[in-house]
Amino acid sequence: MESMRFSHLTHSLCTESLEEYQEASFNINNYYNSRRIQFNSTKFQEKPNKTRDTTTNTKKKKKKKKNTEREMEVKARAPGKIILSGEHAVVHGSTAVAASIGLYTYVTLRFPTSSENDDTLKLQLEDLSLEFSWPIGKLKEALPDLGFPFSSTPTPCSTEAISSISVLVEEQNIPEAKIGLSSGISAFLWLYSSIIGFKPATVVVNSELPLGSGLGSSAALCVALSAALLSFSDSVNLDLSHQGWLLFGENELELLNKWAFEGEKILHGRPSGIDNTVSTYGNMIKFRSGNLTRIKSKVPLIMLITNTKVGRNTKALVAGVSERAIRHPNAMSLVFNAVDSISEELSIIIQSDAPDDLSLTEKEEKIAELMEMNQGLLQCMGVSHASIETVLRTTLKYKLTSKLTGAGGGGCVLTLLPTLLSETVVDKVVSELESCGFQCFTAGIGGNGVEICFSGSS
Ligand SMILES: Nc1ncnc2c1ncn2[C@@H]1O[C@H](COP(=O)(O)OP(=O)(O)O)[C@@H](O)[C@H]1O
Ligand SMILES: C[C@@](O)(CCOP(=O)(O)O)CC(=O)O
Ligand SMILES: [Mg+2]
Repeated sequence: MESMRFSHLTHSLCTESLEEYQEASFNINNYYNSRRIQFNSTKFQEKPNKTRDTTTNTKKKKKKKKNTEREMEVKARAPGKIILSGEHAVVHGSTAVAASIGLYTYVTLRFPTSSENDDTLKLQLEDLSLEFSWPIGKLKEALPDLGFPFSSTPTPCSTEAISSISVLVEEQNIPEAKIGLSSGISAFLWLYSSIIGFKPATVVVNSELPLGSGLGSSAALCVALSAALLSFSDSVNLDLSHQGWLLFGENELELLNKWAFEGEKILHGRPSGIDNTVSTYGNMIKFRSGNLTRIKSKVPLIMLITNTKVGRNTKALVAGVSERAIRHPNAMSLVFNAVDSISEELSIIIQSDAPDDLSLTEKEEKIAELMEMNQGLLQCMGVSHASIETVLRTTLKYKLTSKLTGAGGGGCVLTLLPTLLSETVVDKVVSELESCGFQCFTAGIGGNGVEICFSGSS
C-alpha cells in the first residue's frame, strides 16, 4: 500500500527497494498532486516508450526525407534536474550527483509545406506569450559561416558568430523585464543554424520548469532543441512510424548531449556539462570532469523543492565562484576537494543495498548530514542568499535539512523529507515556507531523459 504511494514519486528509480521500505508512513502523493507545477496540455498522445532500433537502415532514412517534405512535426521533451551534491565544485573538476525530475521542457519543430510559402524562422515561447521571427535571408547575411549544417560534428560557437547572433537577438526588442531570455534565444539561433541550416520553420517552446531557478531549464531547453533538430538531420535515423514518446539510442544520445553542451556554453559561459547530461540520460548520475556514471538509487529519496522566487543568473554565479577561486586558490581547492568527498560518499550511500549495515533511517541521517555539509561549502563559495538562509532556518525548526540546488543566489532549495516523517510536519513546514512567499512542490525523481514524438507520419 505504502509502496504504491512512493512509487508515484520514485518511479523507475528504485523499484526493487520499494518493497523494502513498505513501513514508510508518509503519504507524499497528496503533496505531489497538489503542489506539483501544473502539467501543460499536450496534443501528443502518450504511448509506452520504446528504445529506438539502432540498426535503422537507409530505407527508414528515405522515408524520413519523404515525410519531411510533407507536413511533418516533431516534438521533443527533456527533463529538468536537481543536483543532490556538488554544484559549482563540479565546474572545477569535483564529483557531483544529480537526478532528473518529472518536469519537462517541450520543443515542437514544424517545417512549412511548400504551399505555405513562408520564408521565416519563427520562435514561439508559448508560456511567455512571446514570438520572435527572422527572415531567412537576414540569417544568411548575418551568419555567413553557418548554414552548411554538419550536424554530426558539434562545434563551439565562434566569437564572431556570437556577436552576430547578439545583434539578431537585440533587434527583436525583448522587453527589459525578460532580457534574461536573450541568451536562451541566442543558443536557439546558433543550434538551429548549425544543425538545420537556413530553412524556414516554426519552433514552439513551452516548459513546466521555473526558468532561472536552479532546476536546469537552460539545459532542458538545449537538450530538447538538439533532439528536435537532430531528428531532421542526416546524422540521426529514427523510426518515424513509432507512435508516442520514443527514446534515442546510445550514439544519438551522445551526439545530442554534445550539441546541448555547446548550447549551454552560450547560456552559462563555463558549464560543467552535468545539467545537459542528466537531462539527456535521465535517472540519476554521478558526474566528474565530463564523465558520467549511471547510479541506481536504493533509497526512496523524497525532496521538497522550495522556489524562493528570487531571480538569479547561473552565468554570473559560476563566474563569481571562479573569481573567488582565483583570489584564494588554496582555500578554494580544499573546498572543492571536500565537495568531491561528499558527493562520493553520497553516491555510495544511495546505491548501497538495504537492509545492510545501515537502516533506511540511518542512511537518511547520513544523507541529511552530507547535504548540510555541502550547503556549508556552498556558503564558502559565496552562492547562498538571504532567501536560501530563510528556508534553511525554517526547515531546521522541524529538524529537516536543506541545501540549495543549482547555481544558488536565490532559486530553489531542496529539503530531504525522511520516509517516516509525519504528514502533519510536512504540512506545517510547507505552510510556514509559503507564508514567506516561497513556492513548495515535489516532483518525481529519476525518470527518463530526453524523448521524441512524431506526428504527421502515417
Ligand atoms: N523555456 C524557455 N524558453 C526560453 N528561454 C529559456 C527557457 N528555458 C530556459 N531558458 C533560458 O535559460 C535561462 C535560465 O537558465 P539558468 O540561468 O541557467 O537557470 P536554470 O538553468 O537553473 O533554469 C533563461 O533566462 C533563458 O535564457
Ligand atoms: C552551478 C552549476 O553547477 C549548475 C547550474 O545549474 P542551474 O543552471 O542553476 O540549473 C553549473 C554547472 O555545473 O554547469
Ligand atoms: Mg542552467
